[in-house]
Amino acid sequence: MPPAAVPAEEPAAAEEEEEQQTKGLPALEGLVVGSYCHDVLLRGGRVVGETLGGAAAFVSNVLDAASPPEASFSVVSKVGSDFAYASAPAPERHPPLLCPAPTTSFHARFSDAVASAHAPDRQLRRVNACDPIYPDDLPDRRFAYGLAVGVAGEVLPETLERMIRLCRAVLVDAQALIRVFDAEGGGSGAAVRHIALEGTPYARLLERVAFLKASSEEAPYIGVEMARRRCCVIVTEGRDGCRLYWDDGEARVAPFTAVQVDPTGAGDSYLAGFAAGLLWGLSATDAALIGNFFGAAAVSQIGVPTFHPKMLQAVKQILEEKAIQRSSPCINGTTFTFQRSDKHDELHAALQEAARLMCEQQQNDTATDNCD
Ligand SMILES: Nc1ncnc2c1ncn2[C@@H]1O[C@H](COP(=O)(O)OP(=O)(O)OP(=O)(O)O)[C@@H](O)[C@H]1O
Ligand SMILES: O[C@H]1[C@H](O)[C@@H](O)[C@H](O)[C@@H](O)[C@H]1O
Repeated sequence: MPPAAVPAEEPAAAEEEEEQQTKGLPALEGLVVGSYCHDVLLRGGRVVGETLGGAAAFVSNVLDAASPPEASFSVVSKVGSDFAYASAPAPERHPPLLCPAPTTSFHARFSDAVASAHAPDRQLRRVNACDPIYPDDLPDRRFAYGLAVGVAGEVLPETLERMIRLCRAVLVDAQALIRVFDAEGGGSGAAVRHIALEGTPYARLLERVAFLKASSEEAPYIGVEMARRRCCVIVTEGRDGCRLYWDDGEARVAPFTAVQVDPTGAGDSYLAGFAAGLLWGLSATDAALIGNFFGAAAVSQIGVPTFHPKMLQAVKQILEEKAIQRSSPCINGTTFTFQRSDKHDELHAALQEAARLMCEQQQNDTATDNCD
């Protein structure tokens, strides 16, 4: 099993961290890097939704909801002056940097054909691209963990490298590394395509990354067999849940039931749920249950989901009861536990109840909306 990344510290970083702790600052601070964006959802040529997007928005939403009380995080995100969602909860709590370039925006064209877990369910085009996030945009301090969650190539290789130096453990979404954009005329934006990770400048950083998450559509481009020798690889499989691969083991983690209305942000919400699970002290395979839970929650609503307080209370209570040695949270140590614990099935069953609560609430909300 690979040890978690033990990044080379920036000069004076250890002293700085110690100083922060003695000042009483949170010991479990995270760094989320990736831009908010505008998402336009189209079906049959018609606009069916316009929402806040960007992995950072979905990730912040889940981390705010599900992290343990002693954890906090900072977001480094860029938008233009046209940004339409400054007062939405995630950007309001974690404001982006303002740039001269327009806000990154995507058009997602959904097909009516039933998507399999491994085939694209939408054609994505990038219509505008904001500025990249440069190493100097990152705060000059140490973090317990980092999430590299770009959507349009904004997390540059040198920025990821600096994240690795600043953060004890870095979790990366493959979409931040392998997306390329084929410019085409006609004003309809650039088609989003994937390239092989091995040919990119990010490849050499993999062995200093703790977890790399890819969707099953992205997995062929990262080369799971090669990547798992360098870090723990997670492949999400839509309604089928996910699989984890580390160098000498693998695990399948069961999904939760959801009524899917919009798949956007499932992968982002999964990754944030997974990180929150690690923060609560769960093993990677157990934390993947929290990932699956929030992935299912994301697909149940259009855009960045709102979580019902009762559902969140239930999830937090479950985590308080089942998770584990919070005095030494895995994400803050230098090694991770990968295997499922003997509480895995119990945790799944308890979360299944909370998922049922979520489905019921969604049905009630729909019924109320229909009566209005
Ligand atoms: N229909 C569904 N029912 C239940 N859970 C789902 C469903 N779709 C997604 N999930 C959960 O969300 C996780 C991530 O979904 P998926 O594999 O579709 O990611 P993705 O393709 O990166 O998503 P996106 O690009 O839309 O953010 C899955 O591993 C699963 O746990
Ligand atoms: O808002 C979404 C979301 O963040 C997805 O993860 C990403 O694939 C899309 O590009 C973006 O538009």
